[in-house]
Amino acid sequence: MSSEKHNQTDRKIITDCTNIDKSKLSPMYQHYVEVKEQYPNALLLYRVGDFFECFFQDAVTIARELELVQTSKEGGKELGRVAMTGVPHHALERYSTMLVEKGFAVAICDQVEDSQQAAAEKRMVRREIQKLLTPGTLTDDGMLQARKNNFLAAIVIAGEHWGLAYADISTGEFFTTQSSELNSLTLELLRLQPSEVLIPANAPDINGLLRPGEKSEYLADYLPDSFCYSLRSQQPFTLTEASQRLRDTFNVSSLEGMGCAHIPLGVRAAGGLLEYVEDTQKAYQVPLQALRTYSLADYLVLDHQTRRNLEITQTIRDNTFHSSLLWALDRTMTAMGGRTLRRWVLQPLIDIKGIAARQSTIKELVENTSMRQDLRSMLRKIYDIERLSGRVGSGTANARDLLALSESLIKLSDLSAIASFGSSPYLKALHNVPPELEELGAYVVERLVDAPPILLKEGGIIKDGVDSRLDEIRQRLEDDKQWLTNLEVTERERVGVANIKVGYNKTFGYYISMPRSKASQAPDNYQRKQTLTNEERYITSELKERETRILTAKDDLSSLEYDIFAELRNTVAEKAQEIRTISKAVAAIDVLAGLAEIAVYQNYCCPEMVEGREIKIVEGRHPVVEQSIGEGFFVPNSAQMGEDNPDLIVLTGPNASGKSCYLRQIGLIQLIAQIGSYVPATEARLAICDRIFTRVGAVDDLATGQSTFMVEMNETANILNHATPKSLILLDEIGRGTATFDGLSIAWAVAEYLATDIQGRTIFATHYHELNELASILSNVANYQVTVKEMADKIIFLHQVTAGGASKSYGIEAGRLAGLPPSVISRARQVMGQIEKHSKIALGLRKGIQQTQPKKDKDGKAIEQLDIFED
Ligand SMILES: Nc1ncnc2c1ncn2[C@@H]1O[C@H](COP(=O)(O)OP(=O)(O)OP(=O)(O)O)[C@@H](O)[C@H]1O
Repeated sequence: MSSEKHNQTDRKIITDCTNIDKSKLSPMYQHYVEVKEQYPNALLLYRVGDFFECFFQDAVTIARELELVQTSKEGGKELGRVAMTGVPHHALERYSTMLVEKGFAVAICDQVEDSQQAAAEKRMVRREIQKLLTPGTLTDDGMLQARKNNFLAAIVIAGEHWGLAYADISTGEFFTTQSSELNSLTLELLRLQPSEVLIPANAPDINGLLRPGEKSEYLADYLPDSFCYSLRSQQPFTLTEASQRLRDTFNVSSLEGMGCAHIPLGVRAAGGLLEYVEDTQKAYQVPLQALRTYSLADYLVLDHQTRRNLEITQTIRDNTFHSSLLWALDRTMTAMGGRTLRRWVLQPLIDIKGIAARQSTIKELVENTSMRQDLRSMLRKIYDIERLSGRVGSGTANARDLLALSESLIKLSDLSAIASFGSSPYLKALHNVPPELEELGAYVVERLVDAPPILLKEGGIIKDGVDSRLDEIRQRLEDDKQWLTNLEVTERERVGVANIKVGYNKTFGYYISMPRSKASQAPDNYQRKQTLTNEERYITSELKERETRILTAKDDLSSLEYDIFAELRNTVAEKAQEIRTISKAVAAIDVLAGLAEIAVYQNYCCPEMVEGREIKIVEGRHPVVEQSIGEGFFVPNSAQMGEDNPDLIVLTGPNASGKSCYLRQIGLIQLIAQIGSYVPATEARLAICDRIFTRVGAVDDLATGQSTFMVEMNETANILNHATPKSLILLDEIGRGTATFDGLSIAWAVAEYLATDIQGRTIFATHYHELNELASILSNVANYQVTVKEMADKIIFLHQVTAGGASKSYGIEAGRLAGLPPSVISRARQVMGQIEKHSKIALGLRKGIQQTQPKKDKDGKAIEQLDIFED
């Protein structure tokens, strides 16, 4: 091996471009490094020919993250080779989605001019950043989940006060709020599950994107570490700049109309968010909808534990959508409806009027079967016009998108015609679909071919007869193709060789071919171009002339088609806001028609919603379990709480008898009643709840290093500190994570506190039968049990909730069924006998009151305190 060669293979591959001498780099790499300097925190994908390539450290990163092969390229004569990893341009969306899902920001630097033109002028093709993809700013269909919003959030914190703005760039929704108590900010973020959260910071690594779990001193403890955070400069978050940006963007002179003039922190967050959208979307500005201000107090508060414990959007066991509440309720036909229902279940209402509007629409759709079915079959044909209009508005929609949107616009008037028979609020909202939307849809559908290609620059998009220039070029092309077909015939005759053919390949373009054996017969105007084993290929000047004409015509055709398409897209884009407004009404009616469908097929009833504290459920069922175990198997159970009925129910029963199921069923019935839905019961009267709390069997929170018991105590403390008389509190075991006596004592004290100090509606499921004693002391406490039937050799679960406390827990029996060795079982029985005989707790001894200030129950009567220890 020569020494020069040896040196070359030995040279190190350059991966660091931060301190590189740019003058030594070849021009393309110089430009790459310049762009990279502007986006140091993003992975830079740089268009080179048919590929998007990454160089230096980014090449190493994407090779590792995407499991691609990393190679190298010569970076400059004196420098050597730089690391390189590339992806084909047509796979850009797939690969960049994977990177964004992993929490990276991706900057796309694409060619912005025809590379042939640059080549002709002997200069480098111009490239510019076309888009900065971050988890919260995605708009491409392939990168988003159809039935889930992709929220970008921004927060501004001042002491205990905070402002939050969030937007889904793909649908244009844009909201802001302001509140105090940092705990409620955490709850709101957990509800939204934003893909990215913007934080103004004085950080040196401004614009850095912190991936989930990454630590930074700028991230406060109360910010959940499961999200991506972007640290941003504080400037756009200042009140002056943010207000100005909002006024300019929405073309208003004051923020009064958007309802946010009085919430400066909300305004600052919204302004900072807008600036980020401008900064990331570059060439593809997405119009957001007008900012809407909301208040946390407008909705039922569900904390993170409760959403998890009630399995609202996913199950606890394996985090699946299947078997969640949303799964059981979602009969929507459109992706927009799916997203809306998700929002509703995560944000139930507390306003009776709002609930009544939804209920009355469901009622009408339950009663009018044909209207419901017609609406649903029409909805099935409507695409995601909310997101499609966004892509049309930002100029990123392709012909298929535009066609889907236009076809849906035509269907809107049919939908409106069906809804016009209805009189309830949500049906009325569909009465007046602007007729010009249908006309616009028809206008586009008449012009686009039925099945257009995805690529926009290769023609085949616009129908014949739409544009005379287009028709004329197509005719010319047709004539030229005919000429080629004729050429075969005329040349066969002229040359006297029967199997002369006209062919085409990418290297030579059109050619005439004939067998080699007949080569001597080739006329003088044939110029030999290629010799194959059995074939000679020729060109003629006449053929080349035609070829030039054909290729030019094809180019003209493609660019004219693109221009016509872009014009159509712009025309529709002008109506993007109107389409988005109507899409909201469509989504809501989709949700309500789906809920009506469930109400009919699952026999739900319309709950009467009242003020006060009453919960009355007759023959209620668990909406998910009843669908999972099959029709007729679920045992319905009733409940009456609040007002003249007990506030706190102590629920006992053996393992697996159905305590948790009953408890959750009541929480879920209350929750779905507050989204305006019918509920799984034969009759229900429910007062509006302000919060639902749940505490369900703890699991170790290994991530935060907290023990089972500490998690349990934290959650319990949160409930006791925040519950009100209008809250619904569901406790599934408290105190099991510690020693029996400690556990029982805590459970007792908690139950007593809830019944007397808070007087919220509580169901307390427990294996501590001693708690049944409370009912004999406090007038607002009652005992319920889930019954079982004891047979000679087994227990039959009746799943029936009846008055009274359970007398036995059958825990040892459960152990026997689970296969504990017989000797262990019999020993356990022996020990239990001893404990029951001697323990004062087990005997439930009651003693006198030992408290200086006696507690009062809700009727103002002093409460006798239980002393479980004998003097
Ligand atoms: N009302 C019901 N009708 C029919 N099946 C039911 C009913 N309630 C519960 N079940 C079934 O019984 C199973 C056990 O119920 P659940 O988990 O509520 O028991 P549990 O009393 O809370 O048990 P543990 O004390 O061990 O936590 C459920 O998975 C469900 O399939």
